[in-house]
Amino acid sequence: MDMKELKEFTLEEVAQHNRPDDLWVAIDGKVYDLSRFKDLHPGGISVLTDEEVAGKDATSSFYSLHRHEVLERAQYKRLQIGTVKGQGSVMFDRIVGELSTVPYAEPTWLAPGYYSPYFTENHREFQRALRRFVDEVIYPDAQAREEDGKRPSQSVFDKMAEINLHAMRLGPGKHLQGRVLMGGIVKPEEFDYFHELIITQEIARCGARGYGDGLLGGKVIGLPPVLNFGSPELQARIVPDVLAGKKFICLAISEAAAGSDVMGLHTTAVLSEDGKEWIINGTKKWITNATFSDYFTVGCKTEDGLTVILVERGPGVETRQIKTSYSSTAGTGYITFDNVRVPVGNTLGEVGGGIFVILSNFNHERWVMCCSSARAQRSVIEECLKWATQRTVFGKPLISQPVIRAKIAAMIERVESVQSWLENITYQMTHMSYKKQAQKLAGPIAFLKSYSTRCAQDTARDAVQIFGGRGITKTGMGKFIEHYYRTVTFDSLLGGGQSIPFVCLFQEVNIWTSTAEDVLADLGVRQAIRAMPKKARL
Ligand code: HEM
Repeated sequence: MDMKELKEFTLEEVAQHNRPDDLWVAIDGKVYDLSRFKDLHPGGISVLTDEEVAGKDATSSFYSLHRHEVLERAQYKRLQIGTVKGQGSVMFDRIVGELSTVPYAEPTWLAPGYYSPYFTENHREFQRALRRFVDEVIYPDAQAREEDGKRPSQSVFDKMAEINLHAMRLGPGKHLQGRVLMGGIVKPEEFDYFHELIITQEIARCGARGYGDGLLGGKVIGLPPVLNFGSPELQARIVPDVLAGKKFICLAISEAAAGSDVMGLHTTAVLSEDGKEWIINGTKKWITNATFSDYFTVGCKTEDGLTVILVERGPGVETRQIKTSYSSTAGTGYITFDNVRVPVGNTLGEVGGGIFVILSNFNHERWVMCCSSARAQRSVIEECLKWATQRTVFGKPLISQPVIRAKIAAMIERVESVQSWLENITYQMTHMSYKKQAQKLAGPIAFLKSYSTRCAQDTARDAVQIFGGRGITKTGMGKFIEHYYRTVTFDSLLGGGQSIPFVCLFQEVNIWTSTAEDVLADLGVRQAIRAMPKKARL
């Protein structure tokens, strides 16, 4: 309804309508006629006809039980018949494009009145533009697709391509050359890991883990091997369409039997008699974006060891969805290759040198996961702070309970330490070549990922305790907490372990237990021990 058409009512006038067949309430300065809606109300009739609610200002009771977004839905907006005289509407939740004013809901560098040694004015301008883009384009699609389980909408991929977001998500590098990034806000040669951190963290604010991976997480890990090890012809054929969001690619390494134990893979690639083609047979499991990918970066067992080959969807390639704890939006799939013929020109890197192709991207992948884990933890804190202050129990706000405050304190301590460490590592990355990063940062990134994902799981558990039954309910007040708790372990399991002995570490990760974090932490210690001065003594 147009605000101009809305009548003004005094609270005394609202109070006249306190019967089941003539039922008004005031919520946040707005007057609603619930006479007919009461029969459809998901919370039932009796709560609305209660003498504390019918004909009263029910703002506090409403926000104790509903998210603000309920009032924003078109079907409920129609229930509003007027406004309360002399009262404005003051409640708000997420404001498109704006920073949150809830304490600790933004990292320090974005919080008013605080400073950062790392982020420049260009990073800030980039963040502002990106936040608006995510809020306007990505967030609504994320919420809708989490509901219906379909992959992210093509219109979103197209809009991301317009600002070259697909390319930027791969980090700084040659693939950015000649592209106009974010409408020209950042030049390709100036784009650094802090810009990339901003991208990952802004997208993580959507609070939709399956959608986040569906938003071409497969490309983030599947395309770098093509960019770094593919022939110029292959790159010319594959890369432009993928970075335009028209074609999709995923990384297909793990298998049901061998898991992420890459040296024990069963998928085979055998050369054809004329030596011009690989003939590939085998299966892959838990492959992000597989169900809708056109290209597959596949780890295969060849005569000389492990070889990575780019396979195109075609005869002999079948994918089917795997049901995981998060939504099917991610396109997680099982793949079968049945006598698939691939030109040898699709080989990525050396024949038998697949392990280097696979390992080359691991630090970056893990760092990306730390970025998103840190940001998701922060969103949980915002949810908890809002809930604990708007929820009334035993006549008092929930936040007045010391045990609740203690849990929130622990959450804040964790997220601030993760973000600070992350920014430090990101700064190191901006000053190091890719090779140097592998030497110097494999350990620190492993520690950070291990620490960050452990913090995330503690925060998920605490958040569920704060939300109570709502923390395990898929709709309503606790829906983001329920989703977070259900999907938080993905971060600790994916991007698992790497090192010597590589195989052994992966077997541990692959048993899908919480040891993934210990494995990574152990990798960090091994790296430190390798750097120990031989003659150092107590
Ligand atoms: C414009 C007015 C209202 C609308 C549009 C509305 C709408 C809704 C919706 C959509 C739900 C389901 C929420 C979910 O997804 O879990 C719900 C639940 C509920 N509503 Fe309302 N409601 C309104 C006013 C009220 C008022 C004034 C009260 C009384 C205090 C109330 C009490 C409840 C209760 C007790 C539930 C169940 C909550 C739960 O399962 O945790 N509602 N309402």
